[in-house]
Amino acid sequence: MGLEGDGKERNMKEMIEKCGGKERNMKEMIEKCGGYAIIDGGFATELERHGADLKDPLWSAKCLITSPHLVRRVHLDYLEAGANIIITASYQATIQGFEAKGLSREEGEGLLRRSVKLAVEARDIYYERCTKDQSYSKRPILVAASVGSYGAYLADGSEYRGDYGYAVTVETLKDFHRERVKILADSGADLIAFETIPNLLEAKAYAEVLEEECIEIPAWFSFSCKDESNVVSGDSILDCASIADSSTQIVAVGVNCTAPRFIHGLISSIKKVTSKPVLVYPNSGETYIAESSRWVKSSGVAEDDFVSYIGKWRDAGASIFGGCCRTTPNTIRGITQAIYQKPL
Ligand SMILES: C[S+](C)CC[C@H](N)C(=O)O
Ligand SMILES: N[C@@H](CCS)C(=O)O
Ligand SMILES: [Zn+2]
Repeated sequence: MGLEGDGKERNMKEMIEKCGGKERNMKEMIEKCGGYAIIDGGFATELERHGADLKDPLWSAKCLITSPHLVRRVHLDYLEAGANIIITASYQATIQGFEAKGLSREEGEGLLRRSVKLAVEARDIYYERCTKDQSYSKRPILVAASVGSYGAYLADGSEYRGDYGYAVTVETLKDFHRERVKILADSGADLIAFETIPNLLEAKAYAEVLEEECIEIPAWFSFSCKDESNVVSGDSILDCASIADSSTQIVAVGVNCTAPRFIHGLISSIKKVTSKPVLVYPNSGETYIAESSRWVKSSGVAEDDFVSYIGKWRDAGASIFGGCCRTTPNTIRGITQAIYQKPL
């Protein structure tokens, strides 16, 4: 008992030390990039702009099967636009979703690994360009393995509601996510991006999986929000960000796929409960109609307007910026210029 206890304590201590290192590494990476880092933009909607048909329960993950070359190309387009962090096409890639398509478990696992491989290949190609072409300057680039929510797998827009019903518990969600997280953590990615998290329950499930599986790469938590104070389920952003703050494996926390007009207030709230770097990658402000996989104008903002918010978000305390659905490499180019070249 004593020995087992000592061992566990040692493991926990080692993990906390390692995790402390991860937080330092993320902060160092941001420092190396000049105090700010740039994420890519909407990945799936950019695939669509190039003609991909995402009307499918797998959404963008379908392209891992049908058009891996296009996935690699879109990653490269975002690197050309200035991104320091590219997010893999695994948002809606789940073993359960692939099995529902008739693929074997092994094939599903292979596709998860492929999502990371394609992003790593894009980074290699980009670095090759940096070596050959004087007009490029090499900068830090991380590959973030996307984990979309259980609601994303449901393919009915649930990630914008966060209401899974009483039958879905933290254990259900842990069982759902565990294998995918382990595979992605071991695939060559630099970090895991838990994205478009719609409720507190799922944030708790992710934090527990990270700890129980001693996941060795760092992760970020990014929530989808319905206003300036709450994630889409109605849970408070303060509670959600606090879960992220208490996990030593989380190196950044923030908001994505949320209308630009809510971002400023959300940053201020998140800053109240954590000193971890805050990331924001809002969508265009349009509304997604899941039944027809279409986007409709609500209070959508033009790309120029989107980029004009960056200075305010930086002043509010965010340090990692990008775009989500319906933003494009142009948006990211605008953010890159706003951060590094033009006075804000
Ligand atoms: C972030 S939403 C636009 C992703 C797509 C959704 N899960 C669906 O399958 O319709
Ligand atoms: N990284 C995903 C997020 C969807 S909300 C994408 O851009 O497709
Ligand atoms: Zn999105």
